[in-house]
Amino acid sequence: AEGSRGSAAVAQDLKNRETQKERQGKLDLNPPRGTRDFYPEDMRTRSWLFELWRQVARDHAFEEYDAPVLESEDLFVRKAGEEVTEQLYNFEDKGGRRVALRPEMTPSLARMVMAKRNGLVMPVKWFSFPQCWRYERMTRGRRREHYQWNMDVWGVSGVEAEAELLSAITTFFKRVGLTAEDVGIKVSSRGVLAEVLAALDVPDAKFSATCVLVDKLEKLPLEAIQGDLTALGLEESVVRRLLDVVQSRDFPSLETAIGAKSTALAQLRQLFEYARAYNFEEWLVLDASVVRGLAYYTGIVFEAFDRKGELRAICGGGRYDKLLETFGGEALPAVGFGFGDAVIMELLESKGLVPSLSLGLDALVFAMEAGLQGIAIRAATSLRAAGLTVDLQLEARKTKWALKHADRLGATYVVIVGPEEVAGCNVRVKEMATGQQHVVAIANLESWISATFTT
Ligand SMILES: Nc1ccc(Br)nc1
Repeated sequence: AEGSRGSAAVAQDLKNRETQKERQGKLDLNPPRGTRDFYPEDMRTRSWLFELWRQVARDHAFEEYDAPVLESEDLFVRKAGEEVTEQLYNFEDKGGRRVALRPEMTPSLARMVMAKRNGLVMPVKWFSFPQCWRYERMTRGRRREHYQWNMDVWGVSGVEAEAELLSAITTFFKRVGLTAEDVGIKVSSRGVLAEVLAALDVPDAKFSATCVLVDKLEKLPLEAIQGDLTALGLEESVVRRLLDVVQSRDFPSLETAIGAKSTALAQLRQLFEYARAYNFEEWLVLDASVVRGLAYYTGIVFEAFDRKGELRAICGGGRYDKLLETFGGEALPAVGFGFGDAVIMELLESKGLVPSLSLGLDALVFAMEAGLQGIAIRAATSLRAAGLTVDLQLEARKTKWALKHADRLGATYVVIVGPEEVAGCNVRVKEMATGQQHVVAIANLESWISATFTT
């Protein structure tokens, strides 16, 4: 049913709003707070990054999917005190529905898997580049949106799935020119915390919120969290034990902390063994302090970091075997990661690893006089039919300007449609790299092109 206010009332609201003109004010030309415009030169860099991500996903035989940026708020309501839900970009729409701009993609993915579950061939290996949102009080002036490469595997309960995802992450890092000296990937397992909490008879129901608090303890002083820990009913002895266990930074100390029979320990050992087979073990760092801040992780968790320690986490992920149950569905094992577009670009720029990206143009075609535009169109169309990228100037140009512009755009060739050339049924083609010029019969342009143009 329509929401609390009829559409007529809503339309009247808009009529009552002052237009910019009535306000006599200038339109604010900035994008909304915390968001970014991507002008063509920014878009070239973003497309370069996404294309690298897409190639890696394809090399690992993952399939691309997408979902609406707008979801029911229900998808993200969780009670574990996560930052991601406390900063939900949520509102009521004109139909009175509670909706939200997605803060992450995994719940949408879970909804899609649950909706088609019996029709899906397992394992599901899917990827996406969702723009994700948060409503952060601008006190910290942080962004409110980012694009986040997501890769997930559904239907595999073994750490083979985590290993494959870490292969994708390290493959990307290697492809973009980063080494294991630049970046490490901290790996741990929430199974370690689960075993510790079970041994101390802490109820399962407290597991997620405890993990979120332990994650916060890595970033904030104990006093800042003490209230939450007490509210959760975690005794001091339990907190001390957890803080002790998360100090482990190698297998011997972790084994001492949780015992040789630990299942979580065995899974971590298996993962490091697979890492050797994939040749990415040098990137991994066992670090029990890695918990990650999402409530639904249940097993292995990991996050990539810059070894200089100057930036926030580059990417992160983990196993979330119980997410479908929280949506009222049958359990289905799952693991995935999110890889934001901002921190990685900061790191790549700091290392000079972002290439300068020109338009990549094969030819610029221009008429010297308006009356010759038809010939210029024919020439451009022939070039395009031969598969070339062509900038056809839509107004008559002076040759000097056209050559300067061709240089600016990085065009390989310039096709000059001038009165003298056309009088002889020709056009002039200039090779920008060598300055060499060719007079080519318009009738032969297409065959000359395929013989000459090597793109
Ligand atoms: N979840 C989330 C959304 C948007 C940004 Br920016 N960072 C994190």
